[in-house]
Amino acid sequence: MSHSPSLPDRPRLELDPEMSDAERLEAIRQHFRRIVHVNEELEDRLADAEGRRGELKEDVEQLKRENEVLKTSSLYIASVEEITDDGVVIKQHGNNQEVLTQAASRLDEDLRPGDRVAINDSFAVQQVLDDETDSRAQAMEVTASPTVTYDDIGGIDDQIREVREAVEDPLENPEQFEAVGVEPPSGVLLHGPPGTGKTMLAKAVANESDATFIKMAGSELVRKFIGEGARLVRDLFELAAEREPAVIFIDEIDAVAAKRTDSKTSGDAEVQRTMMQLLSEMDGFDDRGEVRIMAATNRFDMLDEAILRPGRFDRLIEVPEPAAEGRERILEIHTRDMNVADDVDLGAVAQNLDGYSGADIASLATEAGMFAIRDGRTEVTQADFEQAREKLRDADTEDEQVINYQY
Ligand SMILES: Nc1ncnc2c1ncn2[C@@H]1O[C@H](COP(=O)(O)OP(=O)(O)OP(=O)(O)O)[C@@H](O)[C@H]1O
Repeated sequence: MSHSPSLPDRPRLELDPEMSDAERLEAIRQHFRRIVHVNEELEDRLADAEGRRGELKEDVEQLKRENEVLKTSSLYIASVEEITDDGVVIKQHGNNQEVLTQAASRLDEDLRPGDRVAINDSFAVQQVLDDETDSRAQAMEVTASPTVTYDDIGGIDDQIREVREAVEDPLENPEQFEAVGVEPPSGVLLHGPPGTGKTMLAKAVANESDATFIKMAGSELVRKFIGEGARLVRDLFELAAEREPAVIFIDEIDAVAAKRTDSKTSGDAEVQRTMMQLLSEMDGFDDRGEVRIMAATNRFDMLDEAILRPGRFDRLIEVPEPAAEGRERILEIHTRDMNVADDVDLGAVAQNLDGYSGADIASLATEAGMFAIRDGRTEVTQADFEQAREKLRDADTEDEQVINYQY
């Protein structure tokens, strides 16, 4: 901050007893002129100072507003230690600071020692959060051994081969990669339209490599509280290290790894922090043993380049919508446990399913079965498949009016 220059000296009137009356008068006149001059100078300064004060006031107002925004959007996490007559004793996560504070009156009844709470900048308790283990368990899906096999996936044989090379081989034969001196890809990113089998592929590779499958949806990582997303990322990698061999699968990775935007809202900053944590976990990944990381997105165009750099998601595999042959294979897979009439030509049905994803074909098969059931039959006919297709097509046209899907 700059200091204002010192004030002009106060003029002094010096009268000598020896002075004549005329001299005294002149001295007083001069003194008067000096005082007027100093007065003018001070008035100028005052005007400047007032102008500056106005500016500073505006700054203060602006900062106050920003502070309010920060206060409302930034909450910190703490645990309730004790409830006393004087207030609530909480311990802040991260720095373990203990504070005696108050809870919003609407929470008085609900608070219990051990609760996880959100506190604001003044440590006042604003909200009681779900149990930590609950929220983590909700965010992550852990399957010790998924049941999906490569045989359950149709129409994407090339992609299966690529995933096996990038994920299964390094998990099963790490020594071979070491002996040859080749680094396996750090992360495998599956990209393509929804419902084409990306999740299935990740599950199947975990199953066939006898690895634990740990799935986290990117949208679950976009948390409201500061540091929570980053913490979940840390937990995710820690859990994988505990359960190795493991396959980490982050679905909808675009939710945390979209290109930076210009907007500076705190939500964006929080997403950035989560992404930074993910990048740093991936960068420190070499020593993590038998853990492979996969991710999937329907919005490849939106991804931040930073996550695609070598050492991160450096193996990209596109999983497209299936072609006619692939569609027939998927239809066979989804009807293999159904009682399909001998004369049904699945190839012909598949020909007519242009633009259908694997998930659409799975629904079509179920829907065809439902037509047979409604009709009181035990065998599914070609006509059932036709009717199912019409029904899905009608539902789809309705959906298209509301969903503006881009890939
Ligand atoms: N290639 C496929 N072969 C067999 N079934 C498939 C295939 N693709 C999708 N399916 C069916 O669709 C369902 C959803 O597929 P999956 O969740 O793997 O798609 P996804 O690509 O991960 O979709 P999203 O991007 O919406 O998460 C599967 O459970 C399966 O029944």
